[in-house]
Amino acid sequence: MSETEIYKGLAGVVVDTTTISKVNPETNSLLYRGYPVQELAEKCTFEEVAYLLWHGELPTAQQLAEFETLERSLRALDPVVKRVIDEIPTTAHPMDVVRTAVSVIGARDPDASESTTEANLRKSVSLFAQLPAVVAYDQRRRRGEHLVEPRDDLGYSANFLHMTFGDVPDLVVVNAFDVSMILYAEHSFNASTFTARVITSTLSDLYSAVTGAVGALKGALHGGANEAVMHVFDEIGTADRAEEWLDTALAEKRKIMGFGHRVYKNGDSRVPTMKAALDTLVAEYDRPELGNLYDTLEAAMGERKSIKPNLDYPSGPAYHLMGFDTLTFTPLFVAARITGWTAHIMEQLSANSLIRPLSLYVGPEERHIEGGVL
Ligand SMILES: CC(=O)SCCNC(=O)CCNC(=O)[C@H](O)C(C)(C)COP(=O)(O)OP(=O)(O)OC[C@H]1O[C@@H](n2cnc3c(N)ncnc32)[C@H](O)[C@@H]1OP(=O)(O)O
Ligand SMILES: O=C([O-])CC(=O)C(=O)O
Repeated sequence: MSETEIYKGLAGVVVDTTTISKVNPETNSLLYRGYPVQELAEKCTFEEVAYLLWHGELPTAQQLAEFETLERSLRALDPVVKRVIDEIPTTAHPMDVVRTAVSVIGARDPDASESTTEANLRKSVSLFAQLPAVVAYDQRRRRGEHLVEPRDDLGYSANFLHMTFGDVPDLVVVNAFDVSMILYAEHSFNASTFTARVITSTLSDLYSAVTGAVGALKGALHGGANEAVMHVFDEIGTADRAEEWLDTALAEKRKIMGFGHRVYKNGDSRVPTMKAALDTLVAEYDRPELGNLYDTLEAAMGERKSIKPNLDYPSGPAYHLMGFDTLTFTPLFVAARITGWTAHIMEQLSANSLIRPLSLYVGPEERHIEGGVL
């Protein structure tokens, strides 16, 4: 690559190899460690997928039992983290709370700077286990509700919902939530994962890399889009208003949240699986009008721009139907993506090279201060 070629937004640039996931826009497929994500969503739990992403292989029955026991033992919200969260005004976005919580958890870990794979695996499992408590508690305190303690007789997703809502919903809801976690878990060199890898490449610690990744995920062009989709649905209201709303938004050159993707130009491989999960929720909660709005906006966007939905489009309304507040949607993405981020942090460290691209300087030519020193 010559110094003067510019790849704005690094579009199309291959910066490293990875063995964690393969995004293939030609075949519209996504593999985690070789397994199609649709197959994982159908046959595995999120715990099994997390193990796969970290270790490269699905767990045996014994490995899974050991992993589940460990994860369940780490679920409770650290009282110090709770106190810090309580100090954060509810005017702050929940992503700011998650970012702060990760930072506090890191600052309280005496081995934060230890960077062996073993140490990073321990930190990864610990964050994976603790994030649901952070996300659930933050939503509850905003509603004036008390902390709900975790239950160690429940799987990851059932417990997450229990800590958020105080009870375990129907299996259909738990399954849809688990599927969303699996689909959100990993997606190669997306902006937040790349952020984590950049930070790791300086030999900074895992918590710093995850804190930075949370910041990158917050933006509306990335993870923040699942929240933004729900704002769009609220703005439109009902399906009969969708076309008019879209024409106005496009005339105003607005980006339609939940549509388009940097890599997939012909549809996101994860959308059909998440849409099927959304359909089960629309039936469960008897909310056909939400399904109609979804379909109408998707069809109108297809007709006008030939741009297809990304994963955030079905996830937003799915989380809404489950009862999550709209501002909590992107923190749910964090709880899932912690698996992919940390797998990438460990991979980056295993063959590290400082990430430091070049820029083409287009500022003023060399110049000098007139006159003497004042
Ligand atoms: C899980 C995830 O993070 S998935 C991404 C979630 N983000 C969103 O849903 C936000 C909305 N989408 C977008 O802003 C974009 O599609 C992105 C940022 C995701 C990808 O963008 P890029 O690959 O940079 O494509 P780019 O923005 O250059 O778009 C190409 C063309 O399609 C248009 N386009 C792309 N997405 C959209 C959209 N959502 N709404 C309207 N127009 C769009 C662009 O305006 C551009 O048109 P032009 O060539 O006439 O200028
Ligand atoms: O890959 C991307 O650019 C964004 C995305 O879909 C993800 O991170 O899941």
